[in-house]
Amino acid sequence: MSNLAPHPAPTPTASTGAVSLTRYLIEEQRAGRISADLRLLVEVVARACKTISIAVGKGALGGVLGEAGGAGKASINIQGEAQKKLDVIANDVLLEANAWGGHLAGMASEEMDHSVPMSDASPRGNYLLLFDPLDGSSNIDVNISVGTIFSVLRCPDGVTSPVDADFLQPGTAQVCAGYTTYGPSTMLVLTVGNGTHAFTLDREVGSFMLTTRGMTIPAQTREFAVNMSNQRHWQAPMQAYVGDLLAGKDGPRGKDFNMRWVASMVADVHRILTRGGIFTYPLDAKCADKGGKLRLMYEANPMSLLVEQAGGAASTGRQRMLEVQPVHLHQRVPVFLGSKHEVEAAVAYHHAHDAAHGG
Ligand SMILES: O=P(O)(O)OC[C@H]1O[C@](O)(COP(=O)(O)O)[C@@H](O)[C@@H]1O
Ligand SMILES: [Mg+2]
Ligand SMILES: [Mg+2]
Repeated sequence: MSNLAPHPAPTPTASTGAVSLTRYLIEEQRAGRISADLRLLVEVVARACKTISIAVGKGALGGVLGEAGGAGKASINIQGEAQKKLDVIANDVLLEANAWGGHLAGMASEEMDHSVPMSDASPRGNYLLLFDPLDGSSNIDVNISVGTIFSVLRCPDGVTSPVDADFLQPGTAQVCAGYTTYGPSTMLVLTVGNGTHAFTLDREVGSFMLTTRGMTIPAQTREFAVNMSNQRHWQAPMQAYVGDLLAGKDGPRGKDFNMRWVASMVADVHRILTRGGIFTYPLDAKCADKGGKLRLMYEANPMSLLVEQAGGAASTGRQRMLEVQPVHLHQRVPVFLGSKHEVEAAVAYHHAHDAAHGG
């Protein structure tokens, strides 16, 4: 799949009654929309996410809270961020679960310096898996929803032992993307390019069950998500955009806006997929040298595909997110995604600013 058409109406299947993730994937395979290897890959990732969900759910009882590292020494990842124990546990669970299935050629993680090819000892598949093993790490210790985000690409033809450069494909090349959110319930939200669908984990049975087929984001919204404490660091177009949102019905937008910020991207995006809104993490003076806060390959691209497949839009403020050509595995980008008309409004502020300043 490439150059994905945004928001195809999900193709109906013959399903009746309760549909498990396994049944959904088999139906997609029978319809010729996914390969057997991609089905296996999603099943394996879902199984790993169940394991992570159990670890997250144990909390303090499982000894999984707090910082990684020992003897008072923080463990710092490639992002320059202190790792939590659960960042490391979730990363290991995903690596181990996917090590031997034969569906992958390589993996890359937000928590690892470089990608890893599959070992010579195991059979190799044609897919590349990228993940943010634990998203929203700052919320782990305070019992607020966290999640896992993943993205699947094809391994370039003829490559048997992929290196970092083989992962540098634009978001349009993703064949699958998803996230799990470990909240009051554990949910898996998935797209294989045929709409965005939500599955809820039935904890007693141990299966993800389809609970929303064809999630659809309303085009209009009155709700935005941003870390307002960064306001003074924002650039001019973001200042102007949020200034007008805050002016409410007396301002140029002519309506009042509500604000929500969980500070777990999975939870904020899940709310937007459920009831609409716009999620923004713009460029600011604190992260300008890095290009933004959020990671293109592990966060922005998979979320953008899920959002587009649900009828929303996703942009850097100046370019469709899925068309950004990555130049670095850990590249960061500004992010605007969610309700289509609201994302277009935010982008218009950037274009107007650039036009007025000869950009
Ligand atoms: O703490 P801030 O600056 O508001 O940033 C919150 C953002 O950072 C993140 O936690 C980054 O993800 P990680 O926890 O995977 O590093 C996003 O989930 C969230 O949207
Ligand atoms: Mg993250
Ligand atoms: Mg993370």
